[in-house]
Amino acid sequence: MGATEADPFAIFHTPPPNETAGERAAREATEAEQKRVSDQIDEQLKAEKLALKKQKYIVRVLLLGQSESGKSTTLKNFRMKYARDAWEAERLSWRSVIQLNVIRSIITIVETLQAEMDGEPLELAVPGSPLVTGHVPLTPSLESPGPSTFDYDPLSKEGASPAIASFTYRDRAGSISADAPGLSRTNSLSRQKAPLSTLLTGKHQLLKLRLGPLRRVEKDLQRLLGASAVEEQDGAAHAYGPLSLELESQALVGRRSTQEFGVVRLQEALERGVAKRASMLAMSQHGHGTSREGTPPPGSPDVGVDDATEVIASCLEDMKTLWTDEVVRVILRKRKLRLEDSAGFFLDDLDRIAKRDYEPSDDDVVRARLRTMGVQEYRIEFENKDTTLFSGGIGGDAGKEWILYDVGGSRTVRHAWIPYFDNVQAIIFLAPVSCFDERLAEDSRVNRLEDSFLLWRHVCGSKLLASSTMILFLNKCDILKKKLKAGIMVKKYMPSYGDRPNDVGHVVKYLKQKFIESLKENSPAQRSSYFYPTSVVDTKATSATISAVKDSIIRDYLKTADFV
Ligand SMILES: Nc1nc2c(ncn2[C@@H]2O[C@H](COP(=O)(O)OP(=O)(O)OP(=O)(O)O)[C@@H](O)[C@H]2O)c(=O)[nH]1
Ligand SMILES: [Mg+2]
Repeated sequence: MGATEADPFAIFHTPPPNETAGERAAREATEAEQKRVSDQIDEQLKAEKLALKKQKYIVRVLLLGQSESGKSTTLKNFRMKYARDAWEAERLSWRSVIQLNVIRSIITIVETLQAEMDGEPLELAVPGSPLVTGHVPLTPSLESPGPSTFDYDPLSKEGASPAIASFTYRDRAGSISADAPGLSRTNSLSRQKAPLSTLLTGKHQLLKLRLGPLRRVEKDLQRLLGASAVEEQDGAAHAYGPLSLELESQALVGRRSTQEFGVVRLQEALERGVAKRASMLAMSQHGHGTSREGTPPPGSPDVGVDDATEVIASCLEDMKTLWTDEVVRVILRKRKLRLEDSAGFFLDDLDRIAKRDYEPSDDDVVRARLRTMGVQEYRIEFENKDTTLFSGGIGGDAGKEWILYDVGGSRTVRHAWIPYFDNVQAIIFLAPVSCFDERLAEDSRVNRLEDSFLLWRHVCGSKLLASSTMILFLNKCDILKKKLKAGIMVKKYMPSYGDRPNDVGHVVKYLKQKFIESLKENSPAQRSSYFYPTSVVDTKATSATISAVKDSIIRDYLKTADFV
């Protein structure tokens, strides 16, 4: 502390009576320097104390759930609503991801046509035994060992693999095929007897040729983002344990191995993408590249059009022709590819996206798909206007600063979750309820809904998370609605559903009840829990949900936090 009039030690600083002007100036300079250093230390201490206090009052929220359950999409909703500046600043950098999504869809179509031309057989799902019910297993060894020998660990690298008995097919997104009940093909093309490959003409060959440059652009964009291609592999079969729900396996749709792109550190990838793109653009403008000048979008940092955007724009008409071609559609249906329901689907928006001045909208960013491979950490600082809970409450700013952790959901990366289980205020668990008739991409023996249940049970039972608030999003209700409307019967896959009405309201209510029962049975202690039916790609509806979720988490936090 510097000397003041009230300072009892001021006597020690009183200048000597016979001080010369020079001595006085030197003394005052020394005192000023001492005061500066002292003030600096005070500031430092204050900042450290504040940081410590803030650290203590940080709310940690973990997003959990299987792959493609909607964790990253939920996080995007949070950031869009509560970290608007960062969201706006980042939006343009999602263009590369969306372009990559578009190209992947086109290449998937081209490869499917090629498979048809080559007469490749349709992919078969792995045969197994029924999941639960009275059906006779194919091999005695696959019979359920019963509740006492439950050994499935959804957090382990391997996990177990309840087997299924069917030789059916499924698209790369795991969506129901067009041949499912209610979706039968009416197109006369699809009923024709001759091999479909005979309908592929010179036009299709030409399209394939003209769209060839997209393969190079895909590689360029992948490099730009530092994204790795992830090919899902079927896991090995293991013993399967008791099941929380009866799930009938017979008509599960099969799953092709998928190729997706993923990144370990998303934010770095996006930043790197923008920086590299700018430097490539600069090079191209100095005559080292193939880019052409274009009209810069308003507010865009680009002054021209980069190579990837240029190639995509020049392929617009061919991409549209391919996507809208009747023969192509029939072949996609035959090969059970419903791109419309798959992650990162943008082919209906080509006119807007394959443009030289394309800038992603909020909705585009929310729908863009890049698989999470590492653990992503995002900070959000809530403001007083975001909730009434902060005003005048104990703890001052407590509860305002959050860290949201987004993890990869596939089985091979779940072991990385555990270190983040410490000191977590809340879990937001994403369970896609539309996937009652789907299997895991990483293990086609496992029903996706089953995997979600087992994972939920495991998370609820974790002692490390015993006091964490549990929030469940029964997600992808929009897709569930579509499937039920198409006539797909839940009871066919889940006999325990019985004769309840086959509509979204009843299905969601039934599943919610199952999740609640599991929470009660497995939680080590009493805890707060909240359940929401969601479609997190619907940003408007999700905005209201996350606002309620935020208030619940803060309220629980303020109730339990130690402010002493
Ligand atoms: N129609 C629909 N699509 C959804 C919904 N939630 C997520 N999606 C889509 O599903 C895909 C996967 O969502 P993500 O949020 O990336 O899934 P994730 O849980 O982060 O997956 P990993 O990173 O692999 O663990 C994306 O293309 C989303 O746009 C939903 O409620 N409805
Ligand atoms: Mg993710």
